[in-house]
Amino acid sequence: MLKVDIQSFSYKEQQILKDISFNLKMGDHLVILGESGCGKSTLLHLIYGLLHLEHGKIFWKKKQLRGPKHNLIPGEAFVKLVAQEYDLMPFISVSENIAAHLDRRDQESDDQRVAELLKVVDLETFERSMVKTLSGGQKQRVVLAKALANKPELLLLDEPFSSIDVFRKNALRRDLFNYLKKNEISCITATHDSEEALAFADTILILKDGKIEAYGSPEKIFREIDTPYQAGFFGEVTILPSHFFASEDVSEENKERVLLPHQLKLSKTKTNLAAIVKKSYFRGTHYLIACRFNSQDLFFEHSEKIKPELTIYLKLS
Ligand SMILES: Nc1ncnc2c1ncn2[C@@H]1O[C@H](COP(=O)(O)OP(=O)(O)OP(=O)(O)O)[C@@H](O)[C@H]1O
Repeated sequence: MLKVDIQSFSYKEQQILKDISFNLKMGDHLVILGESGCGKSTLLHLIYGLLHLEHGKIFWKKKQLRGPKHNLIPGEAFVKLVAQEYDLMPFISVSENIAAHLDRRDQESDDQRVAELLKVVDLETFERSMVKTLSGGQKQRVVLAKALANKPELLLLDEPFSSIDVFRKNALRRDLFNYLKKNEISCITATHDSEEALAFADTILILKDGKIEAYGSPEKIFREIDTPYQAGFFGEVTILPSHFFASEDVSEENKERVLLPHQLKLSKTKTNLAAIVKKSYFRGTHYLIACRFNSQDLFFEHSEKIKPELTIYLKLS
């Protein structure tokens, strides 16, 4: 089990992380969701051992993970970090790149292992291609296979799917995260992709300015969204004073309601939320309707397009 307890971490004067504590069970997947620059990579680099942690401790099982001041070569053998930049040998084949990380005592089992990994990352047809000739997304998949070659116990993924096209991304994510679960490999993924977090995480940690903004299961995180920062990962955000919904079942304790488009709908009768339609955006399964209410923008989902400039009434879904 991974136990992270970071009191603070700074690069020189600038504090980047503060009070980050969490545990991760064997085989569980934690997704760190946060905007660019909030400290996701720094957190992964601390766990991996690329950075020295002065104030805090990180343990894997009973072993304390220490940074470069204690380890000549950063990183433990049982932890693998997949970062955005590729670290591959360009002039040998995909298979040879993956096999280079196996202990090479048994040719037959090595071949089987390479074949298994090629399947996980959907690169079977590129087995013999020289890495130099691959696209960015294909190289990223080789990097993933390489990281899995020696069955790490903990995998750290830093925006691993950013250069992989949408056709492959979904299948690859399913195959990879199934493989990790089946093999009880714990994983931490840093991303700003909320869809990835909701679908594949056991636990989500929302990081804001280096601090934990929310932590819990995907269902809990989504159900309990209560700040514009949290909501912003999941869609267009509407913020309204809660007295607008006073007659509906809303606690008056919160002065503002943070709403996602699916939480508002058209009302057939007049409500005190009268808005003017600006534009309808086609989203495949529905339209996202942008309206103007007083001087602010407001968004909701609807099954049909609505004429611009029409006055409509809204209520909670
Ligand atoms: N080596 C460094 N020295 C000084 N400051 C750094 C260093 N690396 C990162 N930073 C700063 O630390 C902050 C957090 O960076 P980090 O890369 O951890 O963010 P991130 O959430 O991973 O961002 P992104 O999603 O863009 O990769 C940023 O303000 C960044 O400029």
